[in-house]
Amino acid sequence: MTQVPHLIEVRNLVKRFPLGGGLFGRSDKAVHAVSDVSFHIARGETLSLVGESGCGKSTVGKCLAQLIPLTAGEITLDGKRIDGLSRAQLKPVRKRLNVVFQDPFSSLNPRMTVEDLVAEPLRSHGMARSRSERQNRVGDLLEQVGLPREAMARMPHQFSGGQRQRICIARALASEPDIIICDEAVSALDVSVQAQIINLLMDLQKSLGLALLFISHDLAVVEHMSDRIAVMYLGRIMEIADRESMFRHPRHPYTRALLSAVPLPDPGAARDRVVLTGDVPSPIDPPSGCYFRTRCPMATERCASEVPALREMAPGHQSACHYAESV
Ligand SMILES: Nc1ncnc2c1ncn2[C@@H]1O[C@H](COP(=O)(O)OP(=O)(O)OP(=O)(O)O)[C@@H](O)[C@H]1O
Repeated sequence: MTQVPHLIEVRNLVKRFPLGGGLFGRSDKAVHAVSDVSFHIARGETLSLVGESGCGKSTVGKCLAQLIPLTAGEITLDGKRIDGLSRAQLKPVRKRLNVVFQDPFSSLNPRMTVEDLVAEPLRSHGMARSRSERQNRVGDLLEQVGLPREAMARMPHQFSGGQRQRICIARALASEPDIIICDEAVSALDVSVQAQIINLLMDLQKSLGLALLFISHDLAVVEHMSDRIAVMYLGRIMEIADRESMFRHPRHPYTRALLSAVPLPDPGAARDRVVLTGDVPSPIDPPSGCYFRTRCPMATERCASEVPALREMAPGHQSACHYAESV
């Protein structure tokens, strides 16, 4: 029996940014932004990608959205390669896969009305051809994200940050995509507004059967909305698991450290605090073996010589630690 491919499959993704300099402006050095990253996203599923700033989350999102070329690896959508396509070949892919970025202030052209902003993808994909059809659809989309239809006549600066992010979401929904990549989409918002936008995304996901790749540096933010979580460190996935398994029984010392910093809902509850010492090493010259070893309380000589593979510790729960059994 042939296996049905997942909506998204990322295999052995590598992204390096070559550095200038050296003789003739060339250099062999590069920023190792993403190293050998593999994961899948099922239809209607939320996968969250978490880790500290600079660990390569956005780069994964940009590679997935085909905004930057891959150095190596492959990405498929419903089993078909989407990396390395021409502009024209990418057009139908862009209809199915959209991105919402962190900053709702710079993502919206300040000189366009909300109607034009939300209708732009409809026009570009030849979806609602007449003006009245487009207006109807824009009105429906605005209502879907919790804004009044009348908002279409206004300009982006007339809205708050949370409302602008709703406009960005309406725009991302316009082409009826299968997946939306939310790159730190709530990070610039106040905590109460963050919760509203997360609830909106969860509602939309349920009602539309959308898949989400939710990128965030904050484990507390992703806890409630994720089906699965992948933890990244210095361009590699350290651990990937379903939400419950990840929070209940983390199998990587880095995840344990991240989780120990997440405030517990019950202030009386105890959790061992794991404080990481030292800085994240430079992605230009990452450590040998396990990238986390220079800050890991469990590191041994083996960790300096052998890159730990992601190993299955429980169904669907993989950890890239030689000592995952003892974490
Ligand atoms: N265009 C670029 N040229 C050179 N280096 C880059 C480029 N884009 C990203 N990087 C580097 O790649 C690494 C990964 O960056 P990335 O933005 O993907 O991390 P991130 O986890 O999303 O962090 P943040 O949340 O701060 O954006 C970082 O070291 C960053 O400086």
